[in-house]
Amino acid sequence: MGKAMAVNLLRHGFKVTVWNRTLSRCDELVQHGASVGETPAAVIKKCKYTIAMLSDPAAALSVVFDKHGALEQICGGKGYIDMSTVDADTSSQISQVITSKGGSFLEAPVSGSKKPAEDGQLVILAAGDKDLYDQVVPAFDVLGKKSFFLGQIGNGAKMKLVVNMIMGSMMNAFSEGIVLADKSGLDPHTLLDVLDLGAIANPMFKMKGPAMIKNSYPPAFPLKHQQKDMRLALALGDENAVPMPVAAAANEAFKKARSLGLGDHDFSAVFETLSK
Ligand SMILES: NC(=O)C1=CN([C@@H]2O[C@H](COP(=O)(O)OP(=O)(O)OC[C@H]3O[C@@H](n4cnc5c(N)ncnc54)[C@H](OP(=O)(O)O)[C@@H]3O)[C@@H](O)[C@H]2O)C=CC1
Ligand SMILES: O=CC(=O)O
Repeated sequence: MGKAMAVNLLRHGFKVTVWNRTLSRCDELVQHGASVGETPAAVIKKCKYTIAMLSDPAAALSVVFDKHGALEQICGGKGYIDMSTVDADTSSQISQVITSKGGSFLEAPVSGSKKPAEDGQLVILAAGDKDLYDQVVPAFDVLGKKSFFLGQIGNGAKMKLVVNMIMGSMMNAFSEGIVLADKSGLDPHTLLDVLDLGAIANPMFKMKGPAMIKNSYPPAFPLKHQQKDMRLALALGDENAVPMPVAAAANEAFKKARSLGLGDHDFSAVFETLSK
C-alpha cells in the first residue's frame, strides 16, 4: 500500500522521502524519483509532513517510539499522518506523544485495496487535527477519490474497523455460498452472475469470485491483516457491549486460514478453510 501511495504522490509532483524497515524495498521508489531516509527520524527531520503506512498496531507504535523513531525529530510545524489500520487506542497513544512534542497528528486509515491505491481511488477516513487535515488535502486528493474528516482521534480508526468487520464477514458468507452452490450441483459461475444482478451485487464479489472458484488468491489485501482487523473490531465490540456473533465466527475462520499458512495470501483465501 505504502509503495503504491508513494508512487502516486511522485507521479503528481510531490517531493517524497521514503523509509521502510527492509530498506531494499525502497529501491523501486528511488527509480520513481524518491529520496531515502535511513530511519523514521531522518524522514521526519527532512519533511514537513510524514505519512506512515504500517501493518498493525505494534508496527505503528514501533516506528514512533523505538530508537531512531518518529518521536525523536517531531516538533512544532511538522505533521504526522498515520494511514495504517489500527485501533483507536494505538492512534490515541501516537497522537498524545506527537502533540506533546509540538507536532500535529492525523489518523487517516483507508478503504480500498492495492489497485485503488495504485489508481488513487482510496477512501480516506481521517480524524484528529483539522488544520493538518486541511493542509494535506492536496495529497489526499491524489491518493483517494474521497476523504472524510470524522472529528476526534479514534473516529477514523473505528470507522475503518467497522467497515472491515463487515467486509470480512461478507467474505465468509460469500465463500460458504460458493461452496454450497458447488456441492449442491449448481455452477458457481452462474451464482456469480445471479449475485451480480441483484441487490447484493458488489465489486468485491465481482472481482474476487472468479479467482476463488479457481482456488486462486493473488494477494491484494493480505489475510493476516484482515484477521487483525476482525480482532480489533471484536475488541471494539467488547468495549461497547455489542454482540457480534457473525464477526466472531468470521474471525475464527480467518484464524484457521492463518493456521493453514494462508496469512500472506489475499483474504479471499479464507475460502480454503471450507474444504480443509
Ligand atoms: N493491502 C490492502 O489492500 C490494504 C491494507 N490496509 C492496511 O494498510 C496497512 C498496510 O497494509 P499492506 O501494505 O497491505 O501491508 P504489507 O504487509 O504489505 O506491508 C506492511 C508494512 O509494514 C512494515 N512493518 C511491519 N512490521 C513493522 C515493524 N515492526 N516496524 C517497522 N515496519 C514494519 C513492513 O515492512 P517490511 O517491508 O520490512 O516487512 C511493510 O512496509 C495495514 O494496516 C493494512 O491493514 C488498508 C487498506 C487496504
Ligand atoms: O482494508 C482493506 C481494504 O480493502 O479496504
